[in-house]
Amino acid sequence: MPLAAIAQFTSTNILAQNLKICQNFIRTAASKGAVVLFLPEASDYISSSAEESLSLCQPVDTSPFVLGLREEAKKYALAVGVGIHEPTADGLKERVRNTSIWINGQGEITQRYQKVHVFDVDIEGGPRILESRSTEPGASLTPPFDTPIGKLGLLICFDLRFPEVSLTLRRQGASILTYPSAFTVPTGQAHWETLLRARAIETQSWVIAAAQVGEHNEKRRSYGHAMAVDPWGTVVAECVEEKEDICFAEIDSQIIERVRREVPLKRRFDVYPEV
Ligand SMILES: O=C(O)CNC(=O)[C@H](CS)NC(=O)CCC(=O)C(=O)O
Repeated sequence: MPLAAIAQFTSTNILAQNLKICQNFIRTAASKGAVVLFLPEASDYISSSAEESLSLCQPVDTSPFVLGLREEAKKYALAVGVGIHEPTADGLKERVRNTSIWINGQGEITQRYQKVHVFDVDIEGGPRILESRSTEPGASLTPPFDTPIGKLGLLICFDLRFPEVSLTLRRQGASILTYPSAFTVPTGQAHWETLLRARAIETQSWVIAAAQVGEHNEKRRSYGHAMAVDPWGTVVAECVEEKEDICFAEIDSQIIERVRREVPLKRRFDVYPEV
C-alpha cells in the first residue's frame, strides 16, 4: 500500500527558514518510504499583516521557496502538495492568491487550485480575521487528478466548512480530498476533527490535512493536529503535540470501494437540488 506523509510546522515570515523545514520533511518522508508528502496552507510564509503578505509574495515560477521544493521533490522522487501565496493576475499588488500546488515526483508543478472561500470572521472573544482584505478568492475548482495514492481533489482550509465543494469533487471522481490548513486555535478546538471526519464519512473518501501549528508571530497561532482520516471516518494518523511533526498513513484504496459498496449513498435529486 502506498504511504502518505502529512506534516505540520510553524511558518513564519522567514521564507528561507520555512523552506529548510519543508525540505527536511521531504527527506524524512522519502526515507520512510512515503510516495507523497502533504504540507500545510501558507507553507511559504505566514505574515502579520496584509502589507507584509504582499511584500513577501513571489511569482511561482521564480519563487525560491517553490524552486527549492521542486528541486528536493525531484531529488527524492516524491510528490508534494503544498499551500503557498501567489501574486494576482492583474498585477495590481493589492491582494495575493492563496493557492495549493501539486509538485510531481519529477519536480514539475502539474496542478494548481486557488482557495475559493476566504476566511472572514469576527468571533466574540476569538479571532477577528478578514482574509478578503489580503486575498483574492478563486473562481473555479480543479478537477481531481491521478497521484501515486489515488485520485486527489484539492481544497484549502476554510473550504472544509463547505460540504458542497467536497461532494462536487467526489462526484468528479476524487477518492482522496486534501485540506492544507492553518486553523485558528479556538475554531480548531471546536470543529477541526469533526469537520474532517464528516467530510470523509459523507464523501466516503480519504481526507488528508496538513496543518500549521503554534505561534507564527504575536498575532497568529494555529491549531495543528495534522491528520489522515479514512473513508469510514477513522483517524488513522495524527500529529498530536503542538510542535513541528510528521505522521504517516498507508492509503488503502480497497477501503474506499468497500465502504461505498457497503453503504451506498444513493442521492434523491428528484426530491432536493443536486450538488
Ligand atoms: O493568512 C495566510 O497567509 C494563509 N491563510 C490562512 O491562514 C487562512 C486565512 S487567515 N486561514 C483559514 O482559512 C483558517 C480557517 C479556520 O480557522 C476555520 O475555518 O475555523
